[in-house]
Amino acid sequence: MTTYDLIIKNGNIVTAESIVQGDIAIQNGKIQKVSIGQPLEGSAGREINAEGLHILPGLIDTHVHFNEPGRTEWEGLETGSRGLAAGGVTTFFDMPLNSTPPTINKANLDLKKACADEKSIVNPRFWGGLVPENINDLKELHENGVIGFKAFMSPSGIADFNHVDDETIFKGMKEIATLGSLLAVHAESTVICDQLAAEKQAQGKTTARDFVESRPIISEIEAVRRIISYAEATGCKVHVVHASSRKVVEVIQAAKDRGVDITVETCPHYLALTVKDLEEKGGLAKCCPPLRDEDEVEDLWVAVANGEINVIASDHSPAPASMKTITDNYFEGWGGISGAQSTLNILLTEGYFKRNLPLEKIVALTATNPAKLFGLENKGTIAEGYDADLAIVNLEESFELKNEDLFYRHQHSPYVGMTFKGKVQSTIVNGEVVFENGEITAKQKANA
Ligand SMILES: NC(=O)NC(NC(N)=O)C(=O)[O-]
Ligand SMILES: [Zn+2]
Ligand SMILES: [Zn+2]
Repeated sequence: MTTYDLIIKNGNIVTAESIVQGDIAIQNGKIQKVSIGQPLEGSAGREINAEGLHILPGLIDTHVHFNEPGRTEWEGLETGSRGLAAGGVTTFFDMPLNSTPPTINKANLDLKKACADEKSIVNPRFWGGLVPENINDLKELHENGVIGFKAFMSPSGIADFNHVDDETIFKGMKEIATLGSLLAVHAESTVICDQLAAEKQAQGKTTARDFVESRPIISEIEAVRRIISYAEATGCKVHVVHASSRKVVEVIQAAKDRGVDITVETCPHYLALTVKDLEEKGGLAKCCPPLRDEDEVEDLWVAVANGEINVIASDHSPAPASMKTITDNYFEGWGGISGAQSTLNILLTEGYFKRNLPLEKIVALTATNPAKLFGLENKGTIAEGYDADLAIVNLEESFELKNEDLFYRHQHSPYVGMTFKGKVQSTIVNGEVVFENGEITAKQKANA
């Protein structure tokens, strides 16, 4: 009789194509066998009875800022990756900024890799940065395995990660196209945002609504239109991160329709929170681009349902509470949402339960599409030969998110207090159960 490391029995196996009941056998970190319609034969060191539960490919969060090395007082690879594990996420792509030094050359990438090797309990991958100073470093970064390159079209809020001027974007895109890599962009217009913010502040207008109005949807659209033109001129593949509105997505869709190689991400906060939350929760709900109004949220769900969005990622960009406190000036305080642990909860509660978004689509947006788009072989679905990266979910269980449930360095999030339906019961990374019944069960990592 065949023996395996782990067998998961009778779960509802969800892929981007279907939901079927079956058994999964795992050996040496890989899915060795998926048995549908007949019980899997063999025994295992451990068996999980998943009757009544759903098994999803572990989420691939393509957009987090874990801030290590150098800014671990904001977050870190240990605490950040624990939060991911608790949320059913098995792979993350760390952004090149907010860590110090930023990931803009090979030496800095090596530092980050070493930290992740030591501390992360889920699979790490890294974005490289594109900044005005590092065009000559892109090739080496690419050769050392970065997912692609990330640039800011408006100031990043971080002194050692400059935003790109138009010449840099153009030159960078030419080089990235030659390398066969891709460029991810934070697309907001510096001119529009800076001018409007200056006007507002000069008039003493500093409310949440003023802040939101200083970064309007048209500012995203302007930057997106520009990057599309540059993509057409250079042939560089582009990925627009954190689109906050379907109006932005529509501009990208039109480019896709005429053959431009472009994709788009949105984030759970644009699907679950509004300007009202920013007014009520203050800095915890501050991000750039900012939260929008209710009608925009509903429209963005339509874009999700229609397949106009390629990827949903958290843009987890945490900071200590002291940096998130806003008393009356919303232009002050860190822009970035702490939320990576809750992505699946939000998509299940607000998408599947509230708006009939099929589970298969949730899997496509959070695992299958990211794996395909960014070239992760053997990840993103549940099939024989694939990596055993899985999230086991109880769709019947509801819970209210509490601060103490969060594994982040700073136990705060705009999602605290929300009631979610659908709870992650266990998370499996490369065949190892790293999270189970509310506890981290991964083998101890250094400093853990
Ligand atoms: N420096 C940041 O982490 N910025 C992030 N901040 C947000 N989204 O508010 C981002 O992705 O732009
Ligand atoms: Zn951004
Ligand atoms: Zn970000």
